[in-house]
Amino acid sequence: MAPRRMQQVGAGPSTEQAYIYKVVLLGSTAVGKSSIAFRYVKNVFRESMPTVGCSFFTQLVCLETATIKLEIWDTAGQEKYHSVCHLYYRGANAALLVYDIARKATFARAKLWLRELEKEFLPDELVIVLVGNKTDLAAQREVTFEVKEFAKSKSLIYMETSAKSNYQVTEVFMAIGKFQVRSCWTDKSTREMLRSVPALCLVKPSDHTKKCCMN
Ligand SMILES: Nc1nc2c(ncn2[C@@H]2O[C@H](COP(=O)(O)OP(=O)(O)OP(=O)(O)O)[C@@H](O)[C@H]2O)c(=O)[nH]1
Repeated sequence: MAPRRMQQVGAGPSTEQAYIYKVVLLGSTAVGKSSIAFRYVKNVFRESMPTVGCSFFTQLVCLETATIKLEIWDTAGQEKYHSVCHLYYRGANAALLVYDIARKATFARAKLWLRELEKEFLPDELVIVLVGNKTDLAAQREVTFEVKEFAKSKSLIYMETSAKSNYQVTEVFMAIGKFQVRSCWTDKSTREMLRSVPALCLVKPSDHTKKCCMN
């Protein structure tokens, strides 16, 4: 899905390019979707109530050559909201499939979400990041090496995070921005900007990038 283009956002110069990316968070209840969004947008971690329907956040990411506005849609993981979730991921540019590394059943659920997205989106239409949250609970880890193999087989970006200890949360969103920008823009200044983005844990990045560039 191509990002929407804005006239201007923020206080940057009027010549600045600006794009809107819709990012949707999907996954079982209590895996930490809201906590990831809160950590990224407000840099706080607090006990949160289960989401009702969907929560919405925005975040401006100012890069050297462009400003990206991320629209972050945090969906409710409780089963009773499943039937309405498609309303929230419609038109998305990226999806975070979140599971809890200490609860194997949540990884199985993330796989089901992936199947649903595969039915709704063309292969190169959506950037999908598989996110194993709660790495601070390493002693209770139930999801191990199999996830890496799975991500590789599906050419997904795969990262682990802890919203609690603020581990790699920003990096997940940077990965999306980096991937989208790489797919859409090929000018020299953008390539220079991308070199300054920190290295990220991408599974098969070259394959995935190639597929996106064919669009
Ligand atoms: N230890 C630990 N707990 C976390 C982490 N992230 C979230 N939690 C806790 O997990 C519980 C659920 O977090 P939420 O962010 O509400 O989960 P959610 O996926 O948004 O849940 P729904 O809104 O029901 O879909 C809360 O008690 C959080 O404090 C983390 O990285 N580490």
